[in-house]
Amino acid sequence: MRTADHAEPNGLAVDTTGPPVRVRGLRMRYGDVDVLTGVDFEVRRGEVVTLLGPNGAGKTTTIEILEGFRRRSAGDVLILGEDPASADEDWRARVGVVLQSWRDHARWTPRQLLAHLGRFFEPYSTQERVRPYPADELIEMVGLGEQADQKIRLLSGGQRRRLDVAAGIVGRPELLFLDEPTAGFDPHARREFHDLIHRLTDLEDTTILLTTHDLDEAEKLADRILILAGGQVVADGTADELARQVATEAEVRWNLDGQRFVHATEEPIAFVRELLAQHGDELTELEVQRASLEDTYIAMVQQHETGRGDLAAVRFAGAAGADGEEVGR
Ligand SMILES: Nc1ncnc2c1ncn2[C@@H]1O[C@H](COP(=O)(O)OP(=O)(O)OP(=O)(O)O)[C@@H](O)[C@H]1O
Repeated sequence: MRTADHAEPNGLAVDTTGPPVRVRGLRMRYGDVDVLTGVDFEVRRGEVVTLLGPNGAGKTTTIEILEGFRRRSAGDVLILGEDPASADEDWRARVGVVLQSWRDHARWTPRQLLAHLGRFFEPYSTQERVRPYPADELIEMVGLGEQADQKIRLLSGGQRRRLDVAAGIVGRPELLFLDEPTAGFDPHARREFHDLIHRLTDLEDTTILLTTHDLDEAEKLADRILILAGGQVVADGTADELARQVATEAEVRWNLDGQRFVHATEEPIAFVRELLAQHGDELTELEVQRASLEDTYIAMVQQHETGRGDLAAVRFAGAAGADGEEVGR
């Protein structure tokens, strides 16, 4: 983790000690509709944070405000220590954004586009962060080797998205915003993208805030998950922490004498210990399962939409008695 100040091209020291993203009381109103009604969160240096939420919750709006592309109605936002609404080019060079698509450059090739965009970052190169990424290296990193010299307009949707991601990281950003980066990716491209994110965080110490509708992706990538609903952050934590907030019970499943048993309990370890003491070697396929991120997400958004402040426990699909058998204790 880097905490020391470093010099920018203009010679000014930039404070790198605070969290790269700090949002307090963020509000956004479109016309007479309040989309964000008081959003609070932080992203710490080197963290990958995923912003989840139903369609229309305001994820893109939030990201665009943090990127400096949209003016907020109210609240405090500090990105790399500066207000994005008034930050300058030096600040912009340190922030990576993934825009929707480079439609204006359809006649260019990925290699030409990345080399062109890279030139903007040359004056911002420092000893510890050499800018930009060489276009060739970047093209390999995002898996566009075979398309490097094809016209951009001939790329498939998923290939275009890979190019968007490459354009977002060409300046070797300290902080990267990704709005649904893997929409349209096939499973292989998705896996490669996840490897790329790990590489950016592990080797480059990049801080990443991303939105996705893919809960599996959120769980795989994120150090922390934020759920945005009803204009506010209604949950903030690891997938495990969130699951524990909505479901105090875990589900224990096992096979005994050719039959499948299921039991929901708040004390899975004690229950399993007793089960083993009673049945020992006769047990097969013993599993303990907590609520999945999908169970948790749906429960949290539903609670919010129905206006219930209290946390209703997640009911496991097929919970106790799913096969007509439950162990009584
Ligand atoms: N420029 C705008 N003018 C008016 N309303 C807007 C504007 N941009 C977005 N909205 C509205 O604000 C709300 C939030 O939109 P936003 O795109 O931020 O949501 P989102 O969480 O990113 O949704 P999705 O998951 O569908 O991408 C929506 O109701 C949308 O219609």
